[in-house]
Amino acid sequence: MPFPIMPELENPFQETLLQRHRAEPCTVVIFGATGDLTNRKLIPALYNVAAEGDLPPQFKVVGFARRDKSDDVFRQELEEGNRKNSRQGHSDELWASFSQSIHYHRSEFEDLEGYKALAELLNKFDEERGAPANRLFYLASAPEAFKPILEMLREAGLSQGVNGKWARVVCEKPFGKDLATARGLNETVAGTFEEKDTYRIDHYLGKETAQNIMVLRFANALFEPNWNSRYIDHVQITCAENLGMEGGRGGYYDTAGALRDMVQNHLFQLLSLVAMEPPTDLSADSVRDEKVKVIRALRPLVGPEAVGANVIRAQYTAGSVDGVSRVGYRQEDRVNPESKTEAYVALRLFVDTWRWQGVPFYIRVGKQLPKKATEISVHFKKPPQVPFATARLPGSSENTLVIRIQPDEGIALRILCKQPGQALSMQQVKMDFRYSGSFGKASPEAYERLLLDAMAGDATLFARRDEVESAWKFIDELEHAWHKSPNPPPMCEYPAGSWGPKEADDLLRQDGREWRLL
Ligand SMILES: NC(=O)C1=CN([C@@H]2O[C@H](COP(=O)(O)OP(=O)(O)OC[C@H]3O[C@@H](n4cnc5c(N)ncnc54)[C@H](OP(=O)(O)O)[C@@H]3O)[C@@H](O)[C@H]2O)C=CC1
Ligand SMILES: O=C1O[C@H](COP(=O)(O)O)[C@@H](O)[C@H](O)[C@H]1O
Repeated sequence: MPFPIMPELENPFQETLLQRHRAEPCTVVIFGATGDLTNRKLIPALYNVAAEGDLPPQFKVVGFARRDKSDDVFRQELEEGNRKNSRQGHSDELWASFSQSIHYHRSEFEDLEGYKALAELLNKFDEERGAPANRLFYLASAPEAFKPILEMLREAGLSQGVNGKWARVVCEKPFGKDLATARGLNETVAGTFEEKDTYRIDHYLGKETAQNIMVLRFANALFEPNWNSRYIDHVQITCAENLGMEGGRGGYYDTAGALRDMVQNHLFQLLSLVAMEPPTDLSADSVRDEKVKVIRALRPLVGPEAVGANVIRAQYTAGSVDGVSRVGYRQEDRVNPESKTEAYVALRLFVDTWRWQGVPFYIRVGKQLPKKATEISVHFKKPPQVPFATARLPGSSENTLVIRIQPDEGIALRILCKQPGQALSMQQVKMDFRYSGSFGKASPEAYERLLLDAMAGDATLFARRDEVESAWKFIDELEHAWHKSPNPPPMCEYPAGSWGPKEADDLLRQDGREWRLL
């Protein structure tokens, strides 16, 4: 059975509607194709796109890595990964036809001859198709390899589309480790691909719930007029993980830390979506223009005093998560026993715009917390007075809008209600919308959406150069205060399995607030 492909469209109206997400026929070349990301995320994402019938016609994947193996062995390895990781399960029949589009190409990243051979292979596919194809180069390698790969692609003449076809590049994270390295990387990319052909992945933007933030805000008359400092008291963004440094991640993580690994990219993207002004249209640049303004408007935190007062960093000590005992951060595999890298960070930020004057945005992210959950909660101000003289407001009485990014994707609104009975007492209740119940099918994985968008030429959900650099500019000051100042703010501690250090609770307590219980 051939795997389903997107049907040709006949109706021009349908054409307009689908235009933005119509993946164009192409060959995807994955650099680092025998790695964990390809096995766990990229191939299962493409397989699920195939299962949905959304792959473009004449689609091919070429995996590029240095170990010697045949197409068949490569396909078998990927099949195992797909069985474990495919969102919609694995069908032998579908895999048999889908996997025929996958090929393996052995080469070192630094070897020009390997790229010339790749060019020959791509030309051979073009001949078989009877026409040249578009090319999507996916850099799923360690970031140090981006430069040689890009230079070799240019040298081998692969970075230009032929005969009116496009050539695009997708760059995995991390995109640099500070402003200087991100700028350097941007220069290298710009020397090979135009910005319009450059797709910097931030997989949080591919999550359905993150995409829904703009719709929730700008398509609902109920929320849009209230989305400002007049009605909103504060916003919290929490990204909790119940894992530590499994799978050898400690080596990379210990060079990055929570701030670089999660805040600079994913959490700043969520913050931008919550705080941005409405874009004038839905083009990639209009949306990204508004998002970058939020990052530029972040009140800078400069010097150890300002950083110490607004940012808490911490490492976990030994503890237990879900009843399983865990070692402390410094005892993790591939982590320096004297590491000064944070596995948790909490921040109090201000977005200095008209809309957000005086509204704190509290962000926290950490490893080895009690559960995996990412959510945004918008806490509304209390009404000026409660007109029930005899009634007492319960402790937690603010209206809260909770956007659950993952898991159990959905939106909940907490409101006050009168408890049934004669006495007038009030209680918070929850109005709850769940994706699983309302849409009757699971949302696509972030990588499915992002791969399709890159094939369709829609960069809305990818980070633009100025967004990345503005975020690093802000983050660099914090890293500087922690690692280069003579009197750095302390590294706090929390037991694995707890909700973080007590200093992070104090950060909100000083403002008369507390973290929402997840
Ligand atoms: N894994 C994940 O869940 C995530 C990963 N990322 C990012 O994706 C990127 C890849 O990560 P991951 O898949 O985990 O990395 P891995 O270490 O698992 O894979 C590295 C890949 O690069 C290849 N490679 C390394 N050196 C060379 C070389 N000199 N020439 C040719 N091939 C080479 C390896 O090939 P060979 O096997 O032949 O040695 C392998 O295919 C990183 O930037 C990472 O930060 C981002 C988000 C999540
Ligand atoms: O980019 C990263 O994200 C993951 C968390 O992603 P999620 O989709 O599972 O929430 C994080 O574990 C990792 O450290 C980071 O590099």
